[in-house]
Amino acid sequence: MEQGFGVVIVAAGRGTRMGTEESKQYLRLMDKPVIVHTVERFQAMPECETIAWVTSAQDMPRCAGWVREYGLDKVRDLVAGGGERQHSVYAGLQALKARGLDYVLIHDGVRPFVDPGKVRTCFAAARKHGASVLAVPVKDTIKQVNGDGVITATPDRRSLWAIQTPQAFRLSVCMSAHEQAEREEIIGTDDAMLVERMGVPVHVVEGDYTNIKLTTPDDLDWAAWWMSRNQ
Ligand SMILES: Nc1ccn([C@@H]2O[C@H](COP(=O)(O)OP(=O)(O)OP(=O)(O)O)[C@@H](O)[C@H]2O)c(=O)n1
Ligand SMILES: C[C@](O)(CO)[C@H](O)COP(=O)(O)O
Repeated sequence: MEQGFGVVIVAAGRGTRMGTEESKQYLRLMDKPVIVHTVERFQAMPECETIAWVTSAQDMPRCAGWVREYGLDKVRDLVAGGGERQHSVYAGLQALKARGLDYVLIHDGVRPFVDPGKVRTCFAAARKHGASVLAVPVKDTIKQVNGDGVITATPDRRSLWAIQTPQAFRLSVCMSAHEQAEREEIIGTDDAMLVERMGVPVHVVEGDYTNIKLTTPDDLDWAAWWMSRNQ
């Protein structure tokens, strides 16, 4: 059988924009923490060989409890994250490096609705090209606006995509990109950005609009509705 992938699932953020007392990755959807839904998606995929779950040091005991409770035996690494998403990803990458896999997928712990078929397509694109991300074409007209609230540009919508996760890479490429960013003190809002900076082409795979990142309170209402619809 062809070698599969390892996945880094980052869930060490505070969820400031969600504004809940409990961090958003631990809020319950259908009586299960969001993060458990996300991990289960990858646990169920035969191509997924190992999972590095990145959490905060203080949340590690309860995450370890869920690993046991829900039988998430592909979680071979529970890793402490860092102050920025990028630092959390890097901690997960280091754990995966020790597992000897060639390909890594990086996924936000708060994107519980990702479709396994799309994950497979993204992985296949990374095997072919070295780097790929799920994304959707933007539906709105996007404007660039200056500090005075005045529009300065209207980019051609046909070239604009909203980037999601998973983001899939040859592990060595992704590690080098993170190490270079660290040296140059660059913080990116996604991992592809760091790989792009190295001049490596990152291929876009069209995903689903339903692969949302739970970010603000209105996302929770939609998530509860979507889950109940797909029960
Ligand atoms: N230091 C951080 C920051 C973010 N994340 C994770 O990265 C994913 C996407 O980040 P985002 O939605 O921005 O999460 P938060 O940083 O938690 O949210 P906010 O920016 O609203 O505080 C989340 O699963 C989050 O837990 C992480 O592992 N470590
Ligand atoms: C990686 C990402 O999911 C791409 O949309 C996103 O950048 C994560 O965090 P953000 O803080 O919402 O930018």
